[in-house]
Amino acid sequence: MVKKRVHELAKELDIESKELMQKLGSMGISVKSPLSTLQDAEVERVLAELKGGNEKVVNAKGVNQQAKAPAAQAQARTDKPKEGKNNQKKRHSERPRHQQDARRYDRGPGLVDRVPSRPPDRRFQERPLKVEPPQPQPRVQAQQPQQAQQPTNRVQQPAARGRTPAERKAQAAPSQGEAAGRQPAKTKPEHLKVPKVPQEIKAVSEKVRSDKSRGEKKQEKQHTARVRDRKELLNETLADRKLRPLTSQKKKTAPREPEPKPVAEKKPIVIGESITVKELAEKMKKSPAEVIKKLMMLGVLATINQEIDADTATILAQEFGFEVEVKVEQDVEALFMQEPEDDPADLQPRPCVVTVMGHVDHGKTSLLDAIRETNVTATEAGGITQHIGAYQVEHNNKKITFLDTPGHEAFTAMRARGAKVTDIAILVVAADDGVMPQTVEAINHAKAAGVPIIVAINKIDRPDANPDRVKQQLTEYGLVAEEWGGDTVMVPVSAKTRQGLEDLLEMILLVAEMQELKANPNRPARGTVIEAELDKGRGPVATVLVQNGTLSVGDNLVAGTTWARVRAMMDYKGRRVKKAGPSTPVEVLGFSEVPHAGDQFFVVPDEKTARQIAEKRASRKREEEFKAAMPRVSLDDLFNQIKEGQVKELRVIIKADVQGSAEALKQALERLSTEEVKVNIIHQGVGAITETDIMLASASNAIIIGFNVRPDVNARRVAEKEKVDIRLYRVIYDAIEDVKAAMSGLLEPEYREVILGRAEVRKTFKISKVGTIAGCYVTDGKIVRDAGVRVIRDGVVVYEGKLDSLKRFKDDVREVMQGYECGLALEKYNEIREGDIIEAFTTEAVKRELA
Ligand SMILES: Nc1nc2c(ncn2[C@@H]2O[C@H](COP(=O)(O)OP(=O)(O)OP(=O)(O)O)[C@@H](O)[C@H]2O)c(=O)[nH]1
Repeated sequence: MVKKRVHELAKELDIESKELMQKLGSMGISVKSPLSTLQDAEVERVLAELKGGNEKVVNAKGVNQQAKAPAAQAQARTDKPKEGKNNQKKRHSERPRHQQDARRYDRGPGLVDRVPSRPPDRRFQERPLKVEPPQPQPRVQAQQPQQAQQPTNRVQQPAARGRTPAERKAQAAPSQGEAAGRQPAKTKPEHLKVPKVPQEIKAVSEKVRSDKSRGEKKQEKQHTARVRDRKELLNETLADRKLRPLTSQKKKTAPREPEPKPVAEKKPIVIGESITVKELAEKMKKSPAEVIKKLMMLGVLATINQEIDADTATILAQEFGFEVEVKVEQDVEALFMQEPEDDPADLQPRPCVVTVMGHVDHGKTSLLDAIRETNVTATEAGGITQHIGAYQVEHNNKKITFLDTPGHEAFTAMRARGAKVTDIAILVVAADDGVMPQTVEAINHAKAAGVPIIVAINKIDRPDANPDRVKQQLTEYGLVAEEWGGDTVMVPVSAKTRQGLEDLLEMILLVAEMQELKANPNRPARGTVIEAELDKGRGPVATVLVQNGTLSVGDNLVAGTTWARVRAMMDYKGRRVKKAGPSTPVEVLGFSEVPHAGDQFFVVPDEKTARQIAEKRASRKREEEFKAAMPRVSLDDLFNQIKEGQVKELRVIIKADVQGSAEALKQALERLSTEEVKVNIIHQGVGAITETDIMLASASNAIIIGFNVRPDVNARRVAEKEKVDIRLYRVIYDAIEDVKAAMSGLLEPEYREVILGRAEVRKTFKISKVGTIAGCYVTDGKIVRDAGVRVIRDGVVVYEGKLDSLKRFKDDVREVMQGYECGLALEKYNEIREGDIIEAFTTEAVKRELA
């Protein structure tokens, strides 16, 4: 026999987990929760004891009310109201202390954290539509008459509860009709595997439907169990805090209290996976304050705009006497966006995708041209690469896909959109010209993307070619040739004489082989738009790279805010193709609009879905753009805005390292109020500037003044997006002067601080005579040797100054890019600690603007 969990066994026996747990308790088998497992012997014991008893319970429930029910179950039920609060309490306290503690700590340390986070897979699950309302009377009394009237099997009840009236009707109909109606549902899941698109979507909906009917009962039970669990937990918390327990528990123990209004009279509240406190209050026609108060009594601290999850909302609504229906809107976009995991058995080797990068005129196009044995350079306007071309070549019976980029823009743009298309970067360096600025840029991009680099030292046919000098120069950027003891493959080539091309292709295949590149051709395609344009004759045309799956003519796809029904596909030679497998670049016709280079695409089952997702994305984008275009108050422009009457009040949020400074700043700023403009401090606080501060500033069109504190990474990102003006100061006087100057139109910022990057201190080493060395990891941007740096600890600036040294391994370096480790020491500061953030910054001149 397989080990069973309590709730599984309860389900088998068609009794509630709680009942079974009580039974187990009476049998001397201790279980913690419905999720606890039972040993085989224990299961057998329970079955032996309960099988007979269970039948009686079922009888007692409906079929034969008269039947005597001396079985333990019935006894347990009748015992329940007597048990009362004290006994329940006792049960809790009887539980070994460490178990109680463990349970508590499992749920997290803080009050809010006690609300267990939702399991990740719940996102796409159908949720039960209704939750059993709290019984106004003790259970036994409430259930018996109901059961007497409704002798149906209990198993059907939850399912029926969660359905629409139409469905309920359908269920009530004779089984013949039902069987006829369900037939296709039974055959559908097999189609899930069929790649044919329209059937796929049917399969998805069928699956949802069948999952629903199968899972409804289970899910409802789970939800109810979760809610019950949550209540128990909260009560434990409340007991700890000597607060009043939940009313539903109280109801059980104090039946004489006036009964709450019958729940059924109120319309159930329909909520999603989560709901804000405010929305929930509105739905219940209660004031937010009442709701927040009740939440606090439940041990959850939440603000008016905070989201609470469906379980918490259910308990809360029950407290107010409401039923809750949880309806999860299926997010179609998210459903298709998620990359399905491939079974390793389905994976097949795919060609590697190579990007050719390098300085202008170092011969990228010529090299590709030579490799392809065609002549693209001649057709390019002015001999300069006009767009990304994507080509495939075959060498030793293996394909290689080449992307030809204009400079590095496409690479950067694609990376900014999160697309990773390249497996190997070929860095073209002209042997007669050496390493140039765009060469360095290309190295940095490739490194940041974690793509292996193969250097093609081109133009070696030139008399002034000096490959060794190129190798020498490249060592400065961490690229050391294999023959010099490094691990970078460097191949001398000439696009003109075709010398070394075979070697280059050989090396590409070798490096690719090490990466074991694989994909699953037997699934709907996804990939990236490499380039796109509006062709006068053909409409929007995009070159896409299929990265996984197979793209077929007739497929419907979404790319960014556009969609397409693939009308026709051309390969790199302009030949029409019907299918394109992994690592294949194809030109696609049939887009609704011109997509952007770097947009990722994925195939969806039908045109309607494609259009829906694209339109939803487009409207979201429009909203964001609209928000960004709204005039934002900023100190730079304050005077003009005051003059134009746009600003009558300067709203300020103050964040400081200590309360005293915040208070001092507040008072000083408020004193600056004039007749035309009032300075209003809408919020002040201590600690780092957070996303919440930015959102508050954004919503109330305020500026943020930070004194000795910094915005955290999220806050910085959101501030940029929301265009919130953040001013950071280390001297209170400067802050006041700036605001004063801005109000009188005299503020003319000459310098603006630019953050170059941030690194996290992972380890510190104390070295005598040198001081403390911090082993860091650059988390974003770069750390530059000559830049200013500040040390931020818990959002507070604890040091500002210069770097004393910056090293990679043992070498002094000028800068260290994101994703790399480095060692650094600070000038006259040795108190650096693990976990500190090092921020590198520079100040740059800003053009004065005359008002
Ligand atoms: N002698 C010699 N000339 C070369 C070689 N490769 C390229 N060239 C010349 O260098 C010039 C620039 O070559 P392109 O291939 O256009 O260089 P690119 O890097 O693609 O330039 P952009 O498209 O502007 O970024 C052309 O005049 C080529 O004829 C080579 O191996 N030997």
